[in-house]
Amino acid sequence: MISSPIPTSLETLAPMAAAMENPLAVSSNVKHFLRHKLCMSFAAHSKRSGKLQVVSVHQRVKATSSLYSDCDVDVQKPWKTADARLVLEDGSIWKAKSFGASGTQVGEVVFNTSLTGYQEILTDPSYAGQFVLMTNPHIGNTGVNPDDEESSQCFLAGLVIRSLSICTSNWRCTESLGDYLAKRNIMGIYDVDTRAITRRLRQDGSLIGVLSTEESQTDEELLEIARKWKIVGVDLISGVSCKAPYVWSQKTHSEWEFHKDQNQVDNFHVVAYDFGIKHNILRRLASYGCKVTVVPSTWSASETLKMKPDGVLFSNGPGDPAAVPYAVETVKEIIGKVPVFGICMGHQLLGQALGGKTFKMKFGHHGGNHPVGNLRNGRVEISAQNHNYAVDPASLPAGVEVTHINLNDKSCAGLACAELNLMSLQYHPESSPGPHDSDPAFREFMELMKASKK
Ligand SMILES: NC(=O)CC[C@H](N)C(=O)O
Repeated sequence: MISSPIPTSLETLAPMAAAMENPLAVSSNVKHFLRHKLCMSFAAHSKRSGKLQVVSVHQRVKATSSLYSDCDVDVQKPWKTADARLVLEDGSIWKAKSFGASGTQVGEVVFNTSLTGYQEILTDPSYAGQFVLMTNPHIGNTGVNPDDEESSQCFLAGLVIRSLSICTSNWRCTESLGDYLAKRNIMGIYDVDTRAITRRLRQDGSLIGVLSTEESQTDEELLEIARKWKIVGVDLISGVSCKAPYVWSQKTHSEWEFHKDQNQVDNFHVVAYDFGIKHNILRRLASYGCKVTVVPSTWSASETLKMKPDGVLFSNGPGDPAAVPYAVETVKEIIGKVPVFGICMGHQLLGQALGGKTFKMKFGHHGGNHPVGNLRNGRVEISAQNHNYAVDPASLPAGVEVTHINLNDKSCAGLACAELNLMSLQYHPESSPGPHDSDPAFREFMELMKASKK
């Protein structure tokens, strides 16, 4: 049996597999390999010919069902024809095949450039009111599993993809993507030209769309729904926030932990405002040793301060930051009294609380490959992002420092104000999905809390 190191490429796996007497012996290793979602091909030792073969998992999955007894093979019916329409507000109509739930749904269409992590994207509450179009053409191959959920629900309007994997091939998989979406009443479409839609969104900006499987609705009716629907100026965080406070204690699983100085943990109490918080923010705080109390978006500043936290985190969340003045008021009442950390929506609310303004971007940033310049140390972080709004740095008062910029468009990606013990990032240091380059931001928050305790 192969134990360590985990093979990271086909080249390293192939000789190992060749040395195998029994092809089944490779299974746990291959499973581990697939768990990291790195590669969809592997080398296998053919029982029949005795030769090493390099085959795709998709071909392999049926032939070696014993290796993949936990896989769900979902064969696409080749005779399925387009049964759904995506009607965009610009009048374009995109025929597609449906999966997941059926019906009619309206939302804003945004494109996401992440190569992996569709389950974390589906459960990111910040996508409430939006259709996520994945630019990676092949989706569904790793299915879904109970551990990759970023919230307890899918809040997005729907999923738009080019090609739906005909089967799942990951040992962690417990359900196919289609079944998962159907159970959560979320619509999906595939066999649609996602590149053409992405080019349109890049050129014209985010567009409202209506997705429908209902033949009774005419194209004109769907277009009218799209043109009447608004996302700007709407409070979406009240629909995704928790209803009552709760304590969070789960850390990042030891197998996945990448913060190595575990003995350096501090025992700070952090109150985290849930504007649509992703579980991995909470896991990262717990991994750094924090005791975390999560509170609803409407939780008053005075109640928070009574809890005597060492720090307050303002979370990510969906929609227009200018549509939630009550949250900005809460932020205003807290800053300066305890160290604070704002992430994404939390960063935008901090920007407003400091006197700045937010604006809607043309098509936003959604993906796991956005370069950010850390202006304090000169480093570039490849980051996970998901936002349509940004803080206008020119609107900020003196004393507020822009600490990070998005290197694609130079937009503001981070703020700090030393006098107020405040830091914020427009992107996602918790990633999930995405690279971990920005995780040290949590360490910085610990330092901020430590310094203010002295
Ligand atoms: N991920 C987030 O917090 C999103 C922030 C904000 N709702 C935006 O779209 O810009």
